[in-house]
Amino acid sequence: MFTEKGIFPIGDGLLDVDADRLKGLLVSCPDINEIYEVEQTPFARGKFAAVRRAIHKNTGSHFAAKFLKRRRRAQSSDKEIKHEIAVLMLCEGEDNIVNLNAVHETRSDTALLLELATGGELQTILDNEECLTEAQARHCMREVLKALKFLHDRSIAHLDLKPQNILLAGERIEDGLKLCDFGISRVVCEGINVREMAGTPDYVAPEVLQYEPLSLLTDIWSVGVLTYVLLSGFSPFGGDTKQETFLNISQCALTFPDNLFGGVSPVAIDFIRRALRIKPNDRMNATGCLDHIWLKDDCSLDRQIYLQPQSDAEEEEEDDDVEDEDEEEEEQVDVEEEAQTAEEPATEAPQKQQQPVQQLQLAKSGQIHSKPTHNGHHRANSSGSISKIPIATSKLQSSPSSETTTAIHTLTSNSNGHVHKPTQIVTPTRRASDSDKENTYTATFVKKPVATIQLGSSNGIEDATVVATVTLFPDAPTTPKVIRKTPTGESNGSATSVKALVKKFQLEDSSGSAVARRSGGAVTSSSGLHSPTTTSVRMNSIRRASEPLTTVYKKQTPQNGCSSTSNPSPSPGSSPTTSGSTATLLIHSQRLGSSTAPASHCVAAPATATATATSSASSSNSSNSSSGKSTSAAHHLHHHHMHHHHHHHHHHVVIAAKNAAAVAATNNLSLDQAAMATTTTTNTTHPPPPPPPPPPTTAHWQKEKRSGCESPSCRITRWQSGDLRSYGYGKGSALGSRWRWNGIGNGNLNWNWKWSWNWCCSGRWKWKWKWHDDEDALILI
Ligand SMILES: Nc1ncnc2c1ncn2[C@@H]1O[C@H](COP(=O)(O)OP(=O)(O)OP(=O)(O)O)[C@@H](O)[C@H]1O
Repeated sequence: MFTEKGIFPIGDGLLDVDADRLKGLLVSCPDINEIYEVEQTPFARGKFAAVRRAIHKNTGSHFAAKFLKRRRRAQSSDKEIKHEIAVLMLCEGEDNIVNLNAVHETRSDTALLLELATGGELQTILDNEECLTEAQARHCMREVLKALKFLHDRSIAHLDLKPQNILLAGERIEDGLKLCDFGISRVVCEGINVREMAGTPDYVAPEVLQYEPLSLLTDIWSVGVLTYVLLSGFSPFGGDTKQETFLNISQCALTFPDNLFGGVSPVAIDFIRRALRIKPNDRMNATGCLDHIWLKDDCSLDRQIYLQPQSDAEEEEEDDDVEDEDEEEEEQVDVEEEAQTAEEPATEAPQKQQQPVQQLQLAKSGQIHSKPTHNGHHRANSSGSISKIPIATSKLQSSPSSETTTAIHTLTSNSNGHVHKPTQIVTPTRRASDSDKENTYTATFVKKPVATIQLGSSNGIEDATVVATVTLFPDAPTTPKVIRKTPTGESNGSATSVKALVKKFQLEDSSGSAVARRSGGAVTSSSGLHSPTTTSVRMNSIRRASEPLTTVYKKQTPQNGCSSTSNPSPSPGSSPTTSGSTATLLIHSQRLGSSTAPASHCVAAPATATATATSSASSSNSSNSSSGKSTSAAHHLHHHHMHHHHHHHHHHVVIAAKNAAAVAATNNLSLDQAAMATTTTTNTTHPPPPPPPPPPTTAHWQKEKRSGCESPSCRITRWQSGDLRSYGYGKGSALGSRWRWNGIGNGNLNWNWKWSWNWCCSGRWKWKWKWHDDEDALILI
């Protein structure tokens, strides 16, 4: 099988390389620094690797020195390192695979001196460009498949194909691509049975989830996902949680929404379909992929046959030049925030567990092999991950659409070291209205990569309990640039993700046809920033389209407070500006609450709100026998919530509202602006901030954009969100991105974007936008 001398399989899909063969590569000098000038700071990190630039002192050649720890989790990792070396040796000379030039061993590390791919990861291109042109995607896939074919011809499956492991040889995609990271590659051929839970959630094949034997065709699944991602910027299966993603994968819930694939050729879609088949044998193989008409057709990059849809003219943004540094700074802040919020629920999750809950320890993280990237997605590891997955029993799931369970076979063990049998994980993906059922999930708050899972109970949502907060795949990057997005699926009623359901409801809601359609619409709201815990508050009326679903706060003194007397909700006839403004004002003073009144986030009259929700719900869903029960539960909860959390902050809010109103009146400002002026900038003499800047239209994968400056005194202090329609933003696709705004539906922009203004030391207002749908999503089931 291996014509290469000195390289041989040793079982479990691993290869070894004999000493003789290795000698040719080993750097004999004990101190690597004598031969190479190795940069101190790694430019990239993997799970077990730090990658540093190294310059050969004699030749001046640049390399990527991948330092691998020789001990991982108190065990020698020499076998795995040798395997990686062996695979790289086998691939010597292949253009589309990074070349291994030398190996240097110290007592603690092995350094692989790899050909340096100077252009960085393909993921970075996706981060910046959102997606590629079809011609670029074809080019990429050709290169990747050439590398794969080379590997597959040698019976090696890469098993971790994703944009983070595809590197650019030069600045542009056209300069060539190089496949890297053979850490979890395996030899797969007759007689060698490799089953592993490995890979990156968005890209893993169904057989990996089913713990069935892996094969070369496992890579082809990832080829399909990768192609989809390159062409659309979205993962075909990415859910809000890993579990949801797994479910989507195992069902192969594949759609090609028009707003993502409108300009993509049918042959490209055919290519993806032929790669994404549940049964491995139904997929094309690597040769078949290269022979597929999409790739075989010899068309050069500049002859772009299939044009992407015309994108809208993009608006100039001020101070673009400072953006890059800003983003870096903000990424860091985010990671810290993330770490805080991720840890919080662990300490405060209720101890009480009313329903039987199986717990299963997460797959040993060593078996889940993926890496944090250097572009800001390294969240899981910094979050103090909790590696328990609560499993809800599913006996009472009765609605047809709730049969959305998936068996995930994992190499797991619980804390006693006992190995579990494959376990059924209930994923609450399609649940809609049975919050009254025993042992069912009622709501999930997603703060990637942490999922808070709660159980409902027979007593209704009042007794719903946050069972636990889990980090799924604690070692995995969240592959944040890919999010499931299936607008077409939503519109025909076959929404497959919870978020899709939310959006569907919002659309119905704002079209006036189904206000508060669902009873017991349990909403968990938790930014984790305001209160030290992930709290769950269930509101019995659905959120109005004009109301933000959640608002993220920096750590600050709670300002919650709201009552019917303090509610400055405008009259029904008030202008859009006023209504948006009021909402914003109240968002800042109260994080959680609900009302059927579009302008208010306070519960002006909880009984009314509840009644409205209930009647709509029971008329729209007669099978929901316990709507009354959940209503009273919610009612009770509301009171509870108000009394215990809001009441003592009441005065604060009234004062803030009054101040804002006064400022608005004297300065001829909207209440939004006035609220900002009074709440964020009370000590300064500068003018109040202008209305929100135009929403960002480019680089949507960047979480944030701003025109700020580096001075610490000019750091963002507060995020604003509000109904952007008040400011004339919100015409769906007319505003830049072909999908971001589209997906939002009826101009409900406030959920997705926030902005902040900061008075800059330069004497002007600086703005900043933040996309927060990825970060904080309220999931309504
Ligand atoms: N030859 C190279 N040239 C440039 N960058 C590289 C090279 N090799 C690796 N990198 C960078 O380092 C990152 C980590 O490398 P790699 O994926 O090989 O590490 P790893 O620890 O095996 O990762 P993982 O955690 O996914 O297993 C890559 O994603 C890439 O950004």
